[in-house]
Amino acid sequence: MRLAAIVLRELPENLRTLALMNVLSAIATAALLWLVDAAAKDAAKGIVSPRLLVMYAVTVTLFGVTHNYALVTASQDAERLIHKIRLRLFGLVRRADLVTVDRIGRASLHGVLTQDTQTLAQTLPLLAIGGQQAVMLVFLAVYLAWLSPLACVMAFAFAGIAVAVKVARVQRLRRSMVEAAAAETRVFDGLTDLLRGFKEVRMNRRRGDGLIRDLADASSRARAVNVDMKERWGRNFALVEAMFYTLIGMMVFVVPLFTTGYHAVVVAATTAALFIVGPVSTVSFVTPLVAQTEMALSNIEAMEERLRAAAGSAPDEGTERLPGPPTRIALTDATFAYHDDAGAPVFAVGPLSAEFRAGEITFVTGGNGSGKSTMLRLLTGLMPLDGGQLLADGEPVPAERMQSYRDMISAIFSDYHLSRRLYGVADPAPARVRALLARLEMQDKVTVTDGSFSTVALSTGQRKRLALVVAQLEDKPVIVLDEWAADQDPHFRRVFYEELLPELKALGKIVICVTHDERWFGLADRVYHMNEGRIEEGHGHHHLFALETA
Ligand SMILES: Nc1ncnc2c1ncn2[C@@H]1O[C@H](COP(=O)(O)OP(=O)(O)OP(=O)(O)O)[C@@H](O)[C@H]1O
Repeated sequence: MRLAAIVLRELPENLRTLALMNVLSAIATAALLWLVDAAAKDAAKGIVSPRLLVMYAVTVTLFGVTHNYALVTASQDAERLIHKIRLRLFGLVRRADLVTVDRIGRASLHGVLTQDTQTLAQTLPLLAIGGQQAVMLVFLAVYLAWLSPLACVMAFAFAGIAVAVKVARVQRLRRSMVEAAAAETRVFDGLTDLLRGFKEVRMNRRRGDGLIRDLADASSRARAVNVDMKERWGRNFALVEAMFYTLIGMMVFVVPLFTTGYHAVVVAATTAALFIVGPVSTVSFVTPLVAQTEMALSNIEAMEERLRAAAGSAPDEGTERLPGPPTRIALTDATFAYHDDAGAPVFAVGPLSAEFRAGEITFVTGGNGSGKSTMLRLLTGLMPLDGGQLLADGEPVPAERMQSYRDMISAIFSDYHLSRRLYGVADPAPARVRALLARLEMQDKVTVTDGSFSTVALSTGQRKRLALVVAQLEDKPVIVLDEWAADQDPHFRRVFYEELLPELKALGKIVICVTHDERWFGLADRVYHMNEGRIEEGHGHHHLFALETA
């Protein structure tokens, strides 16, 4: 069982104490039963024994303390396990390369990081309680066997049948649970279209109708499988409850028929049988959760394996540093191809050769889908080359230096995500932040306090301006801007090309811009024009040129 293996592997520290506390609380329960029986017999004779009273109080205290410890520790351990798994997943995602993340899909990753870890958060504490109740049952069995072996055999055989019935049905429920999860995922996918594509849906009634129809279908399918699953579960529950009442009946109607001297222990045995009902109920209640937990764990493990396999095939990127900030970076005969899920290449770039120098502005131009962003992903070390080389100051950048190389670059890709917190910018000087915000004409909109922007609820162009503030605070030797100006108004576009870019150039940075703004092509020291994954012949291959302003 995956769960047991993981608990043994990940949480070996408290297991012994936890087991001891469980056993002590189970012994205390059995002792309480004995004390109740003894005190009831005294009470029948009109006696109240102070000795039994003290023993009862001590045993209740022992039960309370040990049970509390076991419950609290088990919940803490469950949360610790979830935290460990989450941190491991965060680390693996962070180290994964872009191709792997794109191939796995952000929705699947999101599902594992949220739904599956949440399932664990819900089920693990309940399973811990189920485990405790199972230990309790062992001790109740010993006590009942001591009273009457036959009563014990009958009670546990019957309880065993009740649990077996339920577990067998739960096994059959597995498929419908998988179906239910798949149905929920389909609803989730449709919801993503609805929420992310809200504007597009709002603008077009037919698109909205189609999407809502699909969502309704998916939701109705999810309802049907969920109802079916829960109906089965409800039937099982009712059946098991009825079986318990039958069990109590057996203690008073059936067992006396087969034993002699049972009259002396009938009350104690029936009380014990009543005590069994609770733990058996709990155990059978949490049993289906085992399947759910196993499924979540298997999803998590499968995702970890995929991420680890991708990371394992790549060398450790963080071990070596670049000798210093590069003044030239280049691709030589670089090739790369995207593949579909079946492994067939769908789009290839290269061989590409391009050089980018400090104190120069290089433009990358070309039509939509010509491979500009792909080239930038290769140049920035986000995706490994299939062939050719990535050079910094004329030296190939080995995999071991790739993180150090990436750390030299500030990049604002076209799908840039702006976090509210300025991660990675240590204590920016308030005056510098204010100056930059003013330079980007954002001083009236946003402030920075405690390393966070006051807001990121801004227009696309304004968010890009903040991204440029972050990039300038980072102050890296290389700055890459993928169609940065496309979202800016004409005034600020001019500021960008005629003031900001020359300023960055004057600072001696390697400035790389993907742009369609022909009007400013003359400003570049180099222009690489891309077409169908290649740099077009006659366009800026290793020599300087400037296009005339259109
Ligand atoms: N993750 C991916 N998987 C498969 N194919 C991809 C992937 N990303 C991009 N492509 C394909 O690669 C081609 C080039 O895309 P790229 O984003 O580099 O173009 P671009 O020149 O930057 O275009 P645009 O001007 O529209 O931003 C496109 O045809 C696209 O379909």
